[in-house]
Amino acid sequence: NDTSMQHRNLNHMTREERFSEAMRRTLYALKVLLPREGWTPVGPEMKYLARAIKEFTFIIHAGVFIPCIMSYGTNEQIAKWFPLAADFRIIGTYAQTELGHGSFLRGLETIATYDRANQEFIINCPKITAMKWWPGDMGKSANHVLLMAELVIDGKKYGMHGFMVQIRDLTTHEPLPGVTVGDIGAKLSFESVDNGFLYLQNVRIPRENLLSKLSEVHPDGTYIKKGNQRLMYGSMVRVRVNLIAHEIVMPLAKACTIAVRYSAVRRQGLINPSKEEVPVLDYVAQQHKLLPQVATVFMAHFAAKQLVKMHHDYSLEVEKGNTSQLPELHALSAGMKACLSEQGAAGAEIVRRACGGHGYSCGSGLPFIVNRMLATCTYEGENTVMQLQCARYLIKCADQAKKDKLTGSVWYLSDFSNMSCTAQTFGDLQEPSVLVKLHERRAKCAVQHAGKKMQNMVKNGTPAHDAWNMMATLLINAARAHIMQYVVGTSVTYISELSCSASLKKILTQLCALYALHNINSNCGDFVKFGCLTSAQCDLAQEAEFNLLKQLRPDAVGIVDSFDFTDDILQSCLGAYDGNVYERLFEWAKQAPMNKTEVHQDSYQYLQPYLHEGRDVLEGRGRNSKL
Ligand SMILES: CCCCC/C=C\C/C=C\C/C=C\C/C=C\C/C=C\CCC(=O)SCCNC(=O)CCNC(=O)[C@H](O)C(C)(C)COP(=O)(O)OP(=O)(O)OC[C@H]1O[C@@H](n2cnc3c(N)ncnc32)[C@H](O)[C@@H]1OP(=O)(O)O
Ligand SMILES: Cc1cc2nc3c(=O)[nH]c(=O)nc-3n(C[C@H](O)[C@H](O)[C@H](O)COP(=O)(O)OP(=O)(O)OC[C@H]3O[C@@H](n4cnc5c(N)ncnc54)[C@H](O)[C@@H]3O)c2cc1C
Repeated sequence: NDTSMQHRNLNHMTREERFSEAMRRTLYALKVLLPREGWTPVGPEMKYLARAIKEFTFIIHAGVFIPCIMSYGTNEQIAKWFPLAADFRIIGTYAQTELGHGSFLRGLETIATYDRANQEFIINCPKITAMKWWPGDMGKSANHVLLMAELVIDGKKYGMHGFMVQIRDLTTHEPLPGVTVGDIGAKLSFESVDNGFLYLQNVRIPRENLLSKLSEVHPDGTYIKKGNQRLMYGSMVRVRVNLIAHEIVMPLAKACTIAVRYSAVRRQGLINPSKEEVPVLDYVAQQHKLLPQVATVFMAHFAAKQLVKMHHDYSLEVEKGNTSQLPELHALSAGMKACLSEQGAAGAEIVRRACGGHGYSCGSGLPFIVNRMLATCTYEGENTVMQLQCARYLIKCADQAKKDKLTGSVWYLSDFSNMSCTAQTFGDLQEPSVLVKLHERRAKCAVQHAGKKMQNMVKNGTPAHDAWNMMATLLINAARAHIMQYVVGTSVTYISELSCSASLKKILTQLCALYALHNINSNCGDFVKFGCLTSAQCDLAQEAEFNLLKQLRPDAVGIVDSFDFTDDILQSCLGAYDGNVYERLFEWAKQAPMNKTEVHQDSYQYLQPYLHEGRDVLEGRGRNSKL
């Protein structure tokens, strides 16, 4: 109800206006709405922030920079920088990606050279490709960066380390000496975020600015390693875990709310020629587009909750010095981020397209969501690279499964029980336990298939790295299969353990079965190739999915209403709760800057001469009066 937080009509703003408006809203939200003493908003404020996140800036400051201080800083460094960052007295970003490198971190070129005489690090970008490029909040907002750079002492390289570097004056906000910084220009989305470039030349920082939880440099230049160096990649694991809820589940839920509500209102065409026009949601084709995406919201939400819990448990273990769970967590978080962002971004576009022409209007709120979700496939680990990281772990586990009983998310790789499917009816294929088994078997076969192909190539003399490269597509498929079995398995468990009404559990069970069956029907080649299903059982799987669409149709609007988005958060003429689509679209269009005058003077100057000429022609005068 606070008018300062009401969304302005963002679609009718320039990029710079949106950047300023996002900054105003963010600081107002954080400075006014949240208790000043802490950074961990709870209750309705956090729920609001999480839902309104799309129009906030400083997400990297909040979601990456601050958590990195906690992960990589010593207690003294945390005590120094956390309060400043939490209170926005310093604004930071995570500066890792460079113009020339993003995925291959060992190729990063920014150098931090230790100057023993002055006990300082000298930061340099030796060439244009070393320039930091993309970090959010860096172009115009941040006055500090957590710079990921190659540490060099006496000519020896020690790998990527994190350095706290001030880039702008805290009073004037001007760039400091040796700092060239700015915005990288218009992007597909994130209009309100100043993703930036940063060129550092001979910038000096104190030795104490090396974040030293995992390693440190003594005044005399001695390098001390203090922990598992893979923890240096830990911030990326945490962000991958966190962004699933915020940047995949939440936006997809918004898109589904808009598309399902609109499909219940939009009447177009006839099913029974003797009846009236139907809501497009009555078309099975429309249900087949929308309802599996609604199911994806729930299943991704349940799986993400499990991953967050796993990350929390792992973090407690790391505090005790136990990093044994890191490989599995890295593989799972990389795979989940890649596969769910792929599914989510594709799903948002499917539901946008299901809204016809009005789905192409920014007034629907859908293009904003689709374009923003596309970024999740690239940032925080490009999806292909992440899927291959997941596959690397799976291939290792498949080898280990030949001699050991595996546990955790890969346990099924050492399950050699009979996994053949005995389903005789489509009802059998709606059973959660059957769907879980089918996904486990498909994943196991996909991993073993990729591994076997590579082994055979190596046996025939192909170098292992070439075999890996040539089988990459099979490895990526194995990673997808692994994540799908994880999502289905964790969701079935979560729903079975949920204490809720029988009617709610029935709906959630149906949604889970719909998600699993849609996945089977979209990948039935694998399920048949690996002997998980016969061709006849694939027909039953399709029948089972169609049956669930029919069962869920009556509750479709109620299900998306349960996401509980306000109209202000949705910012959609198609998805508003009152369903007054046409009046809202017309009002929205009339507010467009193009319509502030009846005649658009700027363009009229070009049009006018032709208009006069046209009149002359019509009245028999003018150059070619034959007309
Ligand atoms: C203000 C109001 C807002 C309120 C809301 C508040 C907060 C918001 C909350 C949440 C929002 C969430 C996030 C914010 C939203 C969006 C985020 C926006 C921007 C994203 C920012 C970025 O993009 S940061 C840059 C990301 N970049 C990457 O991810 C780079 C990817 N590349 C790599 O990670 C690596 O290069 C590599 C892993 C691909 C290869 O590394 P390399 O060193 O070559 O390793 P390998 O040889 O392949 O493997 C060696 C070994 O290491 C293991 N390993 C690799 N990575 C990890 C890891 N991360 N952890 C653990 N272990 C790892 C790997 O498995 C190998 O192990 P084995 O040898 O045992 O097999
Ligand atoms: C909206 C947005 C926000 C961002 N915010 C930040 C930020 O705050 N901080 C930050 O540091 N970075 C940020 N980034 C950068 C982001 O992390 C990188 O873009 C990402 O890591 C991918 O790296 P790249 O762009 O160099 O692509 P590349 O790695 O060059 O990938 C290009 C293509 O090559 C393929 N490829 C690369 N390596 C392999 C491989 N080993 N095997 C097979 N195929 C491969 C990829 O699949 C891809 O198709 C952001 C990016 C975006 C889009």
